[in-house]
Amino acid sequence: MLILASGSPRRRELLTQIGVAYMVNPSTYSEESPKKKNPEKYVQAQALGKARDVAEKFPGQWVLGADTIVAIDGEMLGKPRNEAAAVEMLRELSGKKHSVYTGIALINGHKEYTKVVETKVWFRRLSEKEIKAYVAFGEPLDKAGAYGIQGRAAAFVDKINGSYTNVVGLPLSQVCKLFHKAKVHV
Ligand SMILES: Cc1cn([C@H]2C[C@H](O)[C@@H](COP(=O)(O)OP(=O)(O)OP(=O)(O)O)O2)c(=O)[nH]c1=O
Repeated sequence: MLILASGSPRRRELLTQIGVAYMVNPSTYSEESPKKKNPEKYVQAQALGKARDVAEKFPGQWVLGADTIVAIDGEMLGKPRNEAAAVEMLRELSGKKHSVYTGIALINGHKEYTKVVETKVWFRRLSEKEIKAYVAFGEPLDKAGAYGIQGRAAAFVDKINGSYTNVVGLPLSQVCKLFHKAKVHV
């Protein structure tokens, strides 16, 4: 059975939604600070790091790891450290376009398949009041870029270009393509 190297409830829900059977084993891989690298390289390295960490414990089994980050104006936004950081992030995203990158890594021993998917997201202008209320509601803290498109932040989004499930944390069409490429029967 596939092992999902993730503690993210969104990733579980997405795999369940498409009928994939899996076991969860979150990785303890410590995330690097997203500062310098480019976003594609960053999410790919993180997804691989998470998958390799778990794969060590399950020789001979397929392991899927993923990592999601928001990029805007050459800056990368991961999960906010606290409420003040979440407010800052949402102020930055307000009224602008940003990109969400998810890296996925499917591995089994020395066999490693990776893919990075980008989705562009346009936010309408948000008032200070809306930002504060959204952060106080508690949705942003465990999410890259301090928002959840699947939650109340759906009302912030004018349009997207690309995979919706990629924004939520796992690009399902591309995950299926990776299963086919690796000949993993799920
Ligand atoms: C942009 C966005 C992110 N997210 C979430 C998906 C991810 O769970 C999280 C990004 O953090 P990640 O570090 O990618 O993942 P994680 O720490 O939650 O879980 P794990 O490392 O164990 O796999 O942000 C949403 O749920 N909705 C959104 O709209």
